[in-house]
Amino acid sequence: MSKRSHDDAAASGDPKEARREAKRLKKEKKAQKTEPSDGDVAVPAQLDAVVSEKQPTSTDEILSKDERKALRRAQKQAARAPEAREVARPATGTLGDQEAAAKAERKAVKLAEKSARKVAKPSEHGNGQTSGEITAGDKHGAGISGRENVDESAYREDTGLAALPQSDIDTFVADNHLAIEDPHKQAYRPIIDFKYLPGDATQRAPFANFSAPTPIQAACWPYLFAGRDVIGVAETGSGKTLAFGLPCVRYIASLPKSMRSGVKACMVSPTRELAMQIHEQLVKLAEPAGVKVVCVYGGMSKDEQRRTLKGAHVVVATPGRLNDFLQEGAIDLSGATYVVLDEADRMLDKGFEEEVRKIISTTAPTGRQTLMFTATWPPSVRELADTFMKGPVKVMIGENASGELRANARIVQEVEVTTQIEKQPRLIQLLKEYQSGKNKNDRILVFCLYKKEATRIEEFIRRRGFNVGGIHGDLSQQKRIESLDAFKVGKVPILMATDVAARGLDIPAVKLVINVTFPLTVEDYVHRIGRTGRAGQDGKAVTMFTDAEKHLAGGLINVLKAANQAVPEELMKFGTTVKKKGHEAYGAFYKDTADMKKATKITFD
Ligand SMILES: Nc1ncnc2c1ncn2[C@@H]1O[C@H](COP(=O)(O)OP(=O)(O)OP(=O)(O)O)[C@@H](O)[C@H]1O
Repeated sequence: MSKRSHDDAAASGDPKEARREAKRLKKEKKAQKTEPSDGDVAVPAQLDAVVSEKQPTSTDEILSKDERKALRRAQKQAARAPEAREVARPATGTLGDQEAAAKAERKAVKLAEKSARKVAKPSEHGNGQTSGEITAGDKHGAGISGRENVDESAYREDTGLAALPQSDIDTFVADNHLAIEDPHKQAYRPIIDFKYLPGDATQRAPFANFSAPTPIQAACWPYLFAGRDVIGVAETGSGKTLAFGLPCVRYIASLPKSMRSGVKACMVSPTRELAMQIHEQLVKLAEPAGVKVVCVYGGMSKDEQRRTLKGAHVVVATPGRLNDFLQEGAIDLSGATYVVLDEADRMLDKGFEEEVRKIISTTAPTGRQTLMFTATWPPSVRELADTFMKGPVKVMIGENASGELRANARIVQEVEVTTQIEKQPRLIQLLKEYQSGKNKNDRILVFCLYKKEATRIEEFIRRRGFNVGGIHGDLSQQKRIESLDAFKVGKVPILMATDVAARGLDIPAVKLVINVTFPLTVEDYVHRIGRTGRAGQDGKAVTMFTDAEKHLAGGLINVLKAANQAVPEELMKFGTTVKKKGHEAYGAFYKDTADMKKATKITFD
């Protein structure tokens, strides 16, 4: 009997192998009925037809009409309750009885913090300028005009920044397509150079390798220093972590020692690896300032994490593990006045909303500064977001004031309309093409939709002689970390991933992203391809698209058009209407494919 694998059989066209393959698929299909996707969401049985490698020549042969209908229904359901959700969700108590006792304490802390902020005025600058007391007032134009209601006790614009000609600010605003919506019309000037940051030059050491703040950093920092709630939307890889991280560390460092004890800030992320990455970035800023940042996430020992919580000022966490610790009383967030939801649209979708509610209900009820950062901000979560925030300032970067779904314009996007059967041979072709000659060790990230599919394709790639690792929910956390580390340092240049790696991960020099199976939403597509082309680099993404995803074609076409990318004729044939998308509580949204404005590349110094 041939030892050749089913994967090879699928691609070979041998009828005997095909029969064996069909048998295997049946078995796998049965197993997948019970397989949760990378979260806790069970995968509808019909979905695995999408990822199987049968012998049909067209998608119509893969599924009957009824099955196709069921598949679409299942995909819609899955899209509404996507990913996950790493951990079981225990009920978490709110402050309850402790509330009254904690209230008085919090009030005292708030008062002290307020006065501490007053004292923490911007001081001497490296360039010899002193921080100013100038109100920018009516000097500001181009989207940052009409300033009213400025509370200078919290943040004072640097004198150098305030003295810049308005044309410099206008140019920055126009070049970066910066749009700020502020109900309080504070109209702060963006901090376009690190030298305009409050604080002395030594505090700028972590930015020594950067020439200037990115647009999202420049625009958000003044409002964050001023204590405002902020929604920050900017393309993938544009430095959002430091945009929310720096003011957090500065705020805590500004508190007098006596007021510093306890958790002052909490940052929540949808995946474990992203939580670890935020933690890593923050530690670099926080350690020199004497601020302790810890990270808690599922899949690793609770005991060890519990120990690290002692003396923590900032907790970076995934929602399930954080709620576990809240429930058992291992952590107290009642003094946390700085709360960040990273990848905010994911945190607010159905899979996480309850977890997030519980967490926020345990943070400081008054004086809380709530931040939401993301690269994709669908209308379906906007109203819900507002329920957690007070008069948030909305900062949008990239000719995108309405918050349309946008991909990073530096990524070349290629979409190939194909069939299930053609995917694997094409994948091998692509890997050979992009890892030849001097590019032999170029990093390539390959995405699938499901864990079983990822395992199978990883094996397939390995048998073809490629050095590949994997990251998905079927692997232990230790193995996930090892695979990611090996990929990051280039020891293993191909990483096979599911959507646990789609958001936020900042892996240096990923040259190519290949989507073997399209994700459940176009937002996820934007995040997946955003693993390349980071921090001003160029990147490339090749996406295989089949009839099974045709309901997402309209949304994908919009993203391609908005980034000036070619739209294949075969994709247009699936239709250009963007399907309704809605939140259970906040209703549905509908959008026709319109002639959207073209994106312009954002310059990244
Ligand atoms: N001012 C800056 N200049 C140059 N590079 C920067 C600057 N700030 C941050 N970076 C770098 O840019 C990269 C991307 O940053 P980050 O991971 O915060 O992006 P992001 O916007 O959160 O992306 P995503 O939407 O994918 O989560 C990181 O390697 C970071 O060190």
